[in-house]
Amino acid sequence: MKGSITLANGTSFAGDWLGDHQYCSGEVVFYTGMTGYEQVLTDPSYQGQIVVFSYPFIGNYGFKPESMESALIQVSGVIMAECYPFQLEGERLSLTEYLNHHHIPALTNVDTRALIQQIREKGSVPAVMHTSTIPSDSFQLQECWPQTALEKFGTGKTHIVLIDFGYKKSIADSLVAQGCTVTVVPYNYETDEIEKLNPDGFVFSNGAGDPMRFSKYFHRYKNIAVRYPVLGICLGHQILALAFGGETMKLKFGHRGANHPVMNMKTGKVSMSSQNHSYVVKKESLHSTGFNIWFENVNDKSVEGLWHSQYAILSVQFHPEAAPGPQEHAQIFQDFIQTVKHKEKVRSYA
Ligand SMILES: NC(=O)CC[C@H](N)C(=O)O
Repeated sequence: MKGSITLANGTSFAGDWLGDHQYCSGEVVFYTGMTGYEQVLTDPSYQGQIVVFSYPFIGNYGFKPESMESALIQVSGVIMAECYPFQLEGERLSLTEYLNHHHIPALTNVDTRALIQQIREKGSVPAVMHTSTIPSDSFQLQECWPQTALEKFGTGKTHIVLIDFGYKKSIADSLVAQGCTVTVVPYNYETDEIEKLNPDGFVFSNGAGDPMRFSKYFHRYKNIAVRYPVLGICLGHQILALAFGGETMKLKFGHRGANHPVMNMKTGKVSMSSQNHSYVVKKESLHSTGFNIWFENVNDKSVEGLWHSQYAILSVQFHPEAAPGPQEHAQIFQDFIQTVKHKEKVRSYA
């Protein structure tokens, strides 16, 4: 069956339709990594988005449950230049079987290069994937909210509470690997309930959409961050900056890939990071927040990480847990846990 993706400006790109679900809508974004489609498709930060893979051949290593970042496929739809067409040996499901099982539509044989050029020119716009006509209200984007269940991972001595804005499983795994017990709580959990958990420190997770959606709770998050060591990752980093009076803005088409260079502003060292975000913290909004720039993006000079002069707060816009992508920043979890254990100011690590 033939199908298309149509952007809000009316431009369409045709391809071959995969799956029985014949329609979806979402913000169209592109991912430039060569591998890692299992993690991308199941990362809750991509909720409500249609992901275009720039790598020309996707699906050749199937889909393994242990690579999943959450229990679901989170994206609304998938666009590929070419999808691996064969069954896989053994028990591993093929990508197309997995997408179909979750009722996620995909298009293959699409001119992804032309589509990505459009996104780079026009920005990450709303789009629909369809096999026939498009309903008139279809370019309205839906807000996605995390659905958290209280969860516990690990049995280590250090107790980290992971505030869930749509967390990736590999963040919890990275903390467990550092000898932590991790309790996941919803973004709107009451402060006194959190206090009863007796935490040693907090991680503010990644998540979908505009960080300003959580503004109702900023006072609560600041109250935590001035009393406990905190590490913010991606949306969690943006929320920490906002809670202390900073501002965020949306980039034209965001950073999504596995080779984004960032510079540590203290050491001048450049390293490769895994990224997936549309929003960034505005540098000029930081002057009275107490935050200092820890990392900067080498390509566009945007803020990639912060440390606080007064409180034990570290935050990164990129993903130290990688999954997928380079693992050059795994040390950040180790440094953070040292801070939690010794109650030192994070400043000494910056
Ligand atoms: N990975 C994330 O946490 C993404 C953060 C936010 N939703 C953004 O797009 O900027």
